[in-house]
Amino acid sequence: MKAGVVVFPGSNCDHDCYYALNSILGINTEYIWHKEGSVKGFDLLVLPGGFSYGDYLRCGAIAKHSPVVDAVVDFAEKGGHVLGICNGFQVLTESGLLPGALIRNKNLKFICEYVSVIVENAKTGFTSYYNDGEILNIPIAHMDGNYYIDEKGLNDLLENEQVVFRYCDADGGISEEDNPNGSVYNIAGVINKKGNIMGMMPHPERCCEPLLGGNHGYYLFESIKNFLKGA
Ligand SMILES: NC(=O)CC[C@H](N)C(=O)O
Repeated sequence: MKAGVVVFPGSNCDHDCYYALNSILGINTEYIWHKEGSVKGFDLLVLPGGFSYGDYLRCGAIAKHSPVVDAVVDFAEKGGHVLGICNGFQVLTESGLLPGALIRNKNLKFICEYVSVIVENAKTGFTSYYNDGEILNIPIAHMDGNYYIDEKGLNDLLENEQVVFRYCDADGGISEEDNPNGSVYNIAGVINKKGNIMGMMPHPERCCEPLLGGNHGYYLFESIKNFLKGA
């Protein structure tokens, strides 16, 4: 199995993702510069967090036009596995690979803190090492993490079990108070219908080992590694 971490000008979690995949999980991993037109040979693509193109226009809106994104779309449409974290999630919604949009946090501020999220769907290839209803302690760091989707879109997500993570309190209770950025339905992460493209605002790569302050993110990468182990 080979993983690729896509690097845009302004990515800043690319090294963290590389470290998590390569050094902690032992997955053969390479960086993929945004000018690459091909992602041949990779089994997993990770679009990391950061500020691609300075977040000008809208987060992810310029990155969407990078040559590599055409290759990512092609890879994903053929069933390849893609994980977008934070700015990566923003790129995936801007590219139309995931439904919804990430808009400005409700308090109009950058939020950098640990939050609790509940696992809504542990049956995906990205989350199988968790249990449904498990509560994760995981960092967020964003300005535009307020997930918006209209009512019909939300119903589709719910019908197809595409909501993967929701913001909650430490006991799994869900209310507006525990919604750090104002996301519809407290959504912190979604997956596409086919189950091969996932986006999430929290940063699993920043909590992959106790030395980093927690390891709840480790199991996400372990899930993917196990899911793609034959690749
Ligand atoms: N950590 C990140 O990826 C930041 C995402 C994005 N640039 C924002 O501030 O919303």
